[in-house]
Amino acid sequence: MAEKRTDEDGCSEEINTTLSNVSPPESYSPSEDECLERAASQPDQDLKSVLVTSVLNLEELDIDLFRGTHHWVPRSRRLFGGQIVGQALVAAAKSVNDNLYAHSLHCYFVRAGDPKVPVLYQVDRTRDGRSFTVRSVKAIQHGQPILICQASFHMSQPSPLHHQFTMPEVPPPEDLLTVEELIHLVLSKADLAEKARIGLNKLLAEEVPIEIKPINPQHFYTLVPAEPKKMFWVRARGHIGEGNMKLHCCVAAYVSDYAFLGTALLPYPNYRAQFTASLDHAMWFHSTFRSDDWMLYECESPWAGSCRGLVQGRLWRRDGVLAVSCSQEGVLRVKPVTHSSKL
Ligand SMILES: CCC(=O)SCCNC(=O)CCNC(=O)[C@H](O)C(C)(C)COP(=O)(O)OP(=O)(O)OC[C@H]1O[C@@H](n2cnc3c(N)ncnc32)[C@H](O)[C@@H]1OP(=O)(O)O
Repeated sequence: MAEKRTDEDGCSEEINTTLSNVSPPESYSPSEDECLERAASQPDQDLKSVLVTSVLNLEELDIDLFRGTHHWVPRSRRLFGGQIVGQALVAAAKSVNDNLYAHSLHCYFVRAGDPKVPVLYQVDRTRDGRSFTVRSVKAIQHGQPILICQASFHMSQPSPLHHQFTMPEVPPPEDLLTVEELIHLVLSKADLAEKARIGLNKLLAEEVPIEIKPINPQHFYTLVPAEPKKMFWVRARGHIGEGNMKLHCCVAAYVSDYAFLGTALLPYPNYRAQFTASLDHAMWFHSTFRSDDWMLYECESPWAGSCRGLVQGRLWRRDGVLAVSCSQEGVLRVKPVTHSSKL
């Protein structure tokens, strides 16, 4: 099951630490009544996304200077990287003409974000060209940068060149359970250890503004080393609506950092993350998309070593169009799982 490591890192990674010795539920197919009950308990998808009303709604303090506040803070008590990248892209986009769209960004997380104070975003108008426009954004807390970000915007242009990989074949989101539904299934087991019950209830109480449906929830229950690859459907909770492509890119920036780095830990279930944090994050936006509609996040880690891991991801639209590519390197400090540290 996805997607938050519950120990010190708090960087929204796997929750398999919590579930690592919980046996998976029996194979499950919901009855019609359960489906109706489940639909009734879903948060109203028509409500405006908190990502739009709050997280990405920056306050303008001066020309090219903005202030952002926090919504969900991971258990590590350091700010969620996706939030900082998303807010930095909002700040950059504010000084860019409406006919230009974000096509890429490159960021370094240079200090941990402090959840106790807001973040200031200072934009430098690096260059305005005929087709491309570049902005450099510094996210600042306590007078020091926590993130440096370069974002580039492009005027959409016709081109005879076009190719993309083919989207993997996976079950549609309607046939899969959300992370919360999977947790409820585990919680319904009478023989669940108390510590696991507490950990899972804490996870349920978190207000992550993203919905996730893992393609293969079984592999989150097991201690068997797995290939460093995973896929899940993901979307912003709540309604955003069509039209504002710049905003959808900022939401995608938020979403893309969630549960991404944990892909590099999949081959090592016998190690527990002591400290993980993203070091850098890069994105390329290829097509229009709706970040409040299900997108398939295909994640893989081609390399780990020297206490670091590289992850690469693709966000696919449901109709098979490749919408976004992402890359990230993170620090991965782990220690072996001992029997006593298991649930
Ligand atoms: C989903 C992913 C996310 O959202 S993560 C959130 C976004 N990313 C971040 O917040 C990362 C921000 N960047 C940083 O915090 C720094 O650049 C990091 C990555 C920590 C740089 O590391 P470093 O240069 O080692 O920093 P530092 O000297 O301040 O130490 C931080 C803590 O790490 C420890 N550390 C350091 N080196 C080692 C080592 N070789 N082996 C073991 N531990 C090491 C330091 O002691 C320090 O620990 P502590 O904070 O004092 O407990």
